[in-house]
Amino acid sequence: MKEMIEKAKDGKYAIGAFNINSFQWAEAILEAAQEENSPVIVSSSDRLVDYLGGFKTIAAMVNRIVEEKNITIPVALHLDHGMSVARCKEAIDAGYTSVMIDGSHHPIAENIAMTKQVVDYARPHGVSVEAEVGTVGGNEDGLIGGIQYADTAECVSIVKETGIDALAAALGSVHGPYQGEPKLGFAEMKEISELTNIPLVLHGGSGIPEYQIQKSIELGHAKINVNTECLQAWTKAVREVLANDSHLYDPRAILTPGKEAVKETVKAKIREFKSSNKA
Ligand SMILES: O=C(O)C[C@@H](O)[C@H](O)C(=O)COP(=O)(O)O
Ligand SMILES: [Zn+2]
Repeated sequence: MKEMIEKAKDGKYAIGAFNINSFQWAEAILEAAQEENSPVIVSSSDRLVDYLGGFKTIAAMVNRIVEEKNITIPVALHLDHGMSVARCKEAIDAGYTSVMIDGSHHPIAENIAMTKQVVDYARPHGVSVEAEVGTVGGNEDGLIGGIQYADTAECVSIVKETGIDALAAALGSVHGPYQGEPKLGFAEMKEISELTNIPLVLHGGSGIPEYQIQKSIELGHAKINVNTECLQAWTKAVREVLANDSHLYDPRAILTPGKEAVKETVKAKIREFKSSNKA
């Protein structure tokens, strides 16, 4: 992932990190990225890992889809919102190529210490590491909370002391739907980007107007996480199929329109993030 996002930062575009909610989602994300000829990050949220069958199952399945479907674009398999050092190590051992250690709910000294342990373990495996400072609004790791802006000095410390590859600095974004227009802290974003000089990660990437996405990319964001827009598209499509035929009971007929809706959403975000033809 490190290589992908460093190239994106230099080229002023961003790589989409799309969460998988079933294995069909992995197919939809990979097919969409291949058709757009874009690098992609397949994101596996820690809170869903057990539901999806565990780290090894997810890694094996994503790798098999890449092989079976002749996916040739660069693909990173990323642990999103890794809940502990142990969970990150498990993901690395299972073959994930990137992990996020989310120590943002801990005091900064503890966050730095956890992150450093993950970086030390990840380095020899060639795995990239993302950390978070501040609090993204909405639902984060199962906790519903308000936005807490990342502190610039804390951002600089975590980057210097741990050697992470990407930083999620919470600057007004929200997981899930926004109430009204998002208010991203662009002044803080500029400062943090200049002082840390590493690719920034935008969590809560759904529902942000395109001009704010472009400004975020301009100010150093090279990875943008999207889940809610794909969830909404999937649910709308599946709901429509079921509403149109109350006798339907074939999962393939019910779920394929959902997969197609996710694929179209991913393609649209890739175009918005300007990573088409960057593979
Ligand atoms: O929902 C998850 O577990 C993953 C998300 O937190 C992801 O990291 C993200 O930031 C996507 O935000 P959204 O598009 O607002 O769902
Ligand atoms: Zn997130």
